[in-house]
Amino acid sequence: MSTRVALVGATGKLGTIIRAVIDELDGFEVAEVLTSQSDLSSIDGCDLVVDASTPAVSMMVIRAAAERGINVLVGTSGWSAERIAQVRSTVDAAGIGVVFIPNFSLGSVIGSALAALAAPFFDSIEIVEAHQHTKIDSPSGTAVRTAELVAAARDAQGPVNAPHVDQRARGQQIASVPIHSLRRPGVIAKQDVILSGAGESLTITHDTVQPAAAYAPGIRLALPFARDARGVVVGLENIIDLGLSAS
Ligand SMILES: NC(=O)C1=CN([C@@H]2O[C@H](COP(=O)(O)OP(=O)(O)OC[C@H]3O[C@@H](n4cnc5c(N)ncnc54)[C@H](OP(=O)(O)O)[C@@H]3O)[C@@H](O)[C@H]2O)C=CC1
Ligand SMILES: O=C(O)C1=N[C@H](C(=O)O)C[C@H](O)C1
Repeated sequence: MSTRVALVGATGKLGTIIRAVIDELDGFEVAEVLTSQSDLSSIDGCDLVVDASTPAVSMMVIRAAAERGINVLVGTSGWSAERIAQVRSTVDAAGIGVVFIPNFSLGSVIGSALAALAAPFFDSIEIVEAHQHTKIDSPSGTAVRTAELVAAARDAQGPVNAPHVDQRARGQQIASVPIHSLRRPGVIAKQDVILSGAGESLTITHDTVQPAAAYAPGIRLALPFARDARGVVVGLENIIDLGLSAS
């Protein structure tokens, strides 16, 4: 029997890509499409909710799914560890699974994992992310997740060395890592993690060139995983084996 998906944000850029992937995927069908004009109660009777909406809407989507005992795959950004902590008890009490994927691109996830691998060896670490000017949130969900992974990997070393962060131009600190967000036409999604140490620096760059091609493999892996998940799971690195301890 086919898994009936309610796709929230189906008319958006990410929603359109997810819909195309589901249309080609055996065992899944888009049963409900939700947009800004929809009532969230139309997820009733679906087996999985996929959220590709906005950070403001995403929390309501999870709560609506939890009330109905439906698992959720969240592609929407804005889910820092602190915000995820706010829904953890709701998810556990409902006995459902909610899988947050800050970035469906395999290259992006590998880039973040490499940054975490290198993090203990460099005391200065900063992230520069660029997205198209239409993106409504900053910093990007990917940058937030990368900063959190970097900080976790530096548990023994402590916070990064980020001087003068009281000055606004020094970026927004997430888990001690300064993040600088550019919003401009002509870019899709790009992230540089710049690690600096004595006499050297290492830059880990990920560039999304064709979103549909970049996100489709991760979406294909995440759908069955999210359908069967229990509890909260964050990141594609929990679905693919990177051979690194970055999760
Ligand atoms: N995890 C990943 O790999 C990726 C994540 N993203 C994230 O996905 C999210 C969406 O990005 P993107 O597709 O570019 O954004 P878009 O602005 O293109 O799409 C937003 C979608 O959300 C819908 N929406 C808005 N308000 C509501 C509401 N109240 N209820 C239901 N649906 C609503 C819109 O519907 P309407 O058409 O009616 O306005 C539209 O379908 C962002 O948070 C972005 O950062 C993006 C790309 C990749
Ligand atoms: O809005 C986007 O476009 C993207 N959003 C996600 C994020 O905030 O990290 C993922 C990707 O960077 C594209």
